[in-house]
Amino acid sequence: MIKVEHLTQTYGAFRALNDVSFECQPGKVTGFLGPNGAGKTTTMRIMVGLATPTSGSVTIGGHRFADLPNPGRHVGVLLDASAQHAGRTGREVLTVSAQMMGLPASRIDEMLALVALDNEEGDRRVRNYSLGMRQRLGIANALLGDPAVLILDEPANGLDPAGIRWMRGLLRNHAERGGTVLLSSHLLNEVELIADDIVMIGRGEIVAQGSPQSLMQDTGTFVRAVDNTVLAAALDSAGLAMNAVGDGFRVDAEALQIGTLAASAQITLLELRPADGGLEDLFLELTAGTQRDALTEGALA
Ligand SMILES: Nc1ncnc2c1ncn2[C@@H]1O[C@H](COP(=O)(O)OP(=O)(O)OP(=O)(O)O)[C@@H](O)[C@H]1O
Repeated sequence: MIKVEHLTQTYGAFRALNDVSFECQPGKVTGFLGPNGAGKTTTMRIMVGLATPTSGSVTIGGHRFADLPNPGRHVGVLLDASAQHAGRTGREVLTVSAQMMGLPASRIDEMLALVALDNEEGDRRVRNYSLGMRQRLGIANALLGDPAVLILDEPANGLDPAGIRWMRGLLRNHAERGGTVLLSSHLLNEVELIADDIVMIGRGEIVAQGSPQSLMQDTGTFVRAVDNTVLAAALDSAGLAMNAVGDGFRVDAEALQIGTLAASAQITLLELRPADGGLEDLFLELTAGTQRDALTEGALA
């Protein structure tokens, strides 16, 4: 289990993390989501001892990362696949890690096979790897010591569709064997498919956490009328909060209440159903105040 408690990280006057707390449970894949610059990498770097927080703590299986005697046997880390030594071959990268962890050389071939890098590719220098091949090598490196806990920053970055599906199976399997997986990603559909739990961060603060089902159950009702202007006025005068979504509105109310209201105002509805915009809508809504693109949209128009 990974336990993050009250993490705060400041750089000068800038607060990159503000009282961040969450847990990643064994047997589950936890998706870590947030807009650019929200604090995901900062949190993950602190988890694995690459940065020291201003306050707060992280423990992995009850221990601080720095106190683990052979960390690679407990925690597999992939933070930046491009940070691997470019002059070494893939096989050499894994050999150095295996030696540090006291693992047999046979483990290297096993891992290369697992991530589908063939013999010739294993002997190629990392500087000549494609992005997806670097990512595969990074995943092999993270899995080398057969750790129970995986901490992966954008592991799908650069993988082709088959590679993404392969990785989904790999992480699912890891969790089903009792492992703990934390992965950050911008691929919301991918996270929706794989995550048992979701932690959302915006501008250094947790904005939501829970299972995808629990996060999405309160997303309200979608409604659309022949005349949306009249509908909006009726919803407004009834004091119901709404957001424009697609060609209708998402309303914080039960379908029965909205339907009754529309009937009494003689408004013809075209759609009335649970809002099911999925993770993307929820993400955009919860992180609305922290999205940088909302600021630039007007400039492009
Ligand atoms: N060493 C540093 N000094 C100053 N600011 C920093 C430092 N490291 C990170 N930051 C800032 O902290 C914020 C969080 O950055 P972080 O890399 O954690 O974001 P992220 O959620 O991983 O973003 P992305 O999705 O773009 O990868 C950013 O504003 C970043 O510029």
